[in-house]
Amino acid sequence: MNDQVIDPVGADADCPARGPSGEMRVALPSADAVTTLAEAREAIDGLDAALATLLEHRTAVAAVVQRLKPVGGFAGRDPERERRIVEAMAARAPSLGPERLAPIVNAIIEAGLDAAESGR
Ligand SMILES: C=C(O[C@@H]1C=C(C(=O)O)C=C[C@H]1O)C(=O)O
Repeated sequence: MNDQVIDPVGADADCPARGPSGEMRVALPSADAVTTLAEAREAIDGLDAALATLLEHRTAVAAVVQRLKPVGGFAGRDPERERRIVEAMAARAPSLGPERLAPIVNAIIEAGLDAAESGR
């Protein structure tokens, strides 16, 4: 796990800190520093809040992509682009690797396409 904290001031479990230009700052707790169940759950809640915020923004941007592509939505899926996304994420998440990340990325992409097609 990354032993890194990006400006934890202002970040809490329910609301990742937002910078003035819309960037998100999130505490990245070191697994070594987490020793109790309560601390572990607090750390996970903060990470999940950041993930949810990122997913909400990703969904909005993916919907724009669907409108810009010649064929959008599920009909316009691009397996090669999706494979490259998995590979790029695996480079940043080596403990998961491409095999474990692929179904996660697929679920994220399908949820985004469903949200875009249904107008949310
Ligand atoms: C967003 C695109 O459309 C689809 C959705 C993707 C996504 O949500 O990341 C990726 C590839 C496509 O299947 C794209 O082509 O870039």
